Amino acid sequence: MQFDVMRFPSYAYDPATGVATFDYLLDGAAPEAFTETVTFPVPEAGGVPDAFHRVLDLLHVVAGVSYYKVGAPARIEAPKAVPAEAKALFDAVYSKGLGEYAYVNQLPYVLDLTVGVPGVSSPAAPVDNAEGRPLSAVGGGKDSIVTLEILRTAGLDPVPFSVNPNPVIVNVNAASGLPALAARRRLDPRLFELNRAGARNGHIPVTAINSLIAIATATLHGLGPVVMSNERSASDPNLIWNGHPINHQWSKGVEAEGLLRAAVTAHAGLTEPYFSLLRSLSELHIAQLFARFTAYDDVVTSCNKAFKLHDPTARWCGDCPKCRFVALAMAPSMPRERLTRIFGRDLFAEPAQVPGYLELLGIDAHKPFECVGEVEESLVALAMLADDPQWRDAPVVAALRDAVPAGAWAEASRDAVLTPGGQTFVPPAYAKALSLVL
Ligand SMILES: CC(=O)N[C@H]1[C@@H](OP(=O)(O)OP(=O)(O)OC[C@H]2O[C@@H](n3ccc(=O)[nH]c3=O)[C@H](O)[C@@H]2O)O[C@H](CO)[C@@H](O)[C@@H]1O[C@H](C)C(=O)N[C@@H](C)C(=O)N[C@@H](CCC(=O)O)C(=O)O
Ligand SMILES: Nc1ncnc2c1ncn2[C@@H]1O[C@H](COP(=O)(O)OP(=O)(O)OP(=O)(O)O)[C@@H](O)[C@H]1O
Repeated sequence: MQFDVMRFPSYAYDPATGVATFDYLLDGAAPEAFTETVTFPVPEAGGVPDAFHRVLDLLHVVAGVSYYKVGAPARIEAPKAVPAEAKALFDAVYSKGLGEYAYVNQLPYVLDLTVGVPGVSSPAAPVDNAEGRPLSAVGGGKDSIVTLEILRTAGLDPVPFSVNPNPVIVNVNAASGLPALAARRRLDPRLFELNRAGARNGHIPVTAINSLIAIATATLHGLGPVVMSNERSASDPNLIWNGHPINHQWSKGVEAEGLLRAAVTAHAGLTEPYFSLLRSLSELHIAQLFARFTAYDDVVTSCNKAFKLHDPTARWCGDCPKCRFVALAMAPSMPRERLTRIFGRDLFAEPAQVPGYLELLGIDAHKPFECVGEVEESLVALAMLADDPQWRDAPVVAALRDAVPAGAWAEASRDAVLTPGGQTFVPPAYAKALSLVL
């Protein structure tokens, strides 16, 4: 399928129902049109702030990546003039955010895409939202549970929020006991028809989309900043291709966080729109914090297969890079029986898991295109298990300990992995809340 240009004909929002519809057009000799629907939770009172519409302006363009990937035209024409910061976000989402897609489909020009805008507008007037209750994005996994509990412990009164909460997320919210908000997102079914017919497909920067839906919801409900749980290692690329870093988790990374914050502040005026509370922490460190909260053991699920739109698993599949990584990250902080209960099986008793763990340890191939931590984190976790009497004789731990080359151990520093660091956008009141648990 060949298209000349991606366009964004219009969008609409109905305040009575909370339904927003976003139109997309892949234009060319045989054009394809799509409509995505997002249903926002309708507040009991109050009007629709101008900032909400402005966040939808950004969401309209960013959510277009799902449809762009069908045809990958060389031109993308955004519908409205926006400040330079918003254009910078659009450019990055369509190039870096689609980096894995470009690599898998061998489309190097996608890495240099820019989004045409009809003009550059002035920044919006400031809207001070910094003191409002935080909207805490909940994905059902360990990270957002840790954030929710840190915010709650510090008395910051978080409102849990999810896009398309599935049974995992519903159960996590129930375990938290906090009343939650939810938005529903419906992709155009035409996309799935085209996929079945063999259209181009691949990964998209879904966190950027969920984040803008969260910010729009916070704005609509008069809440404060959106608090994410994106970790330090999300900024780490999987590989370098044609001189560009390719990162499966690009829109969870710190660069995307900075671009998204700047775009929302410039275009919608929000003074404190969005940040990740856990940005300075490694996955291994977050897993250690998670081990302190036992109330979620029967519901927490980080396996991506549980979040598929079609035929999701109920909880952990027990046989994917993410299950393997999270089990490895949690194991040093908990008794073997507890880990086995969380996963429904003892992964470290299964020799068939060894090849997958070798990938995570950087011994085979590149870091998988999955939400997994750095090789160094896996090595440090393995070293901790190899030192621990309850773990060291587990068949998988023993096999991996023997397989890791001597030089690799030397490069893995426990201190480096477990010491918070790197750039963050966490405001002072929230940094204080985090410091209480570190
Ligand atoms: C659940 C999952 O991992 N899905 C990835 C998988 O897609 P699959 O076909 O197996 O299942 P579905 O997710 O149900 O998708 C069906 C089709 O719909 C397309 N699609 C989905 C959501 C969307 O927003 N836009 C879409 O166009 C999708 O492409 C399918 O054709 O493989 C896909 C190809 O690699 C991935 O793109 C799917 O990833 C989802 C978008 C997803 O939600 N993934 C997150 C669990 C995820 O990967 N998160 C990353 C962060 C990525 C980021 O930068 O934001 C992470 O946690 O590391
Ligand atoms: N459906 C969703 N609705 C709202 N936010 C989400 C959703 N899915 C993921 N997120 C948020 O996006 C970010 C990245 O998701 P990710 O899946 O890495 O986190 P998680 O589910 O908390 O933890 P884990 O890494 O253990 O899976 C997190 O801040 C998470 O809260």
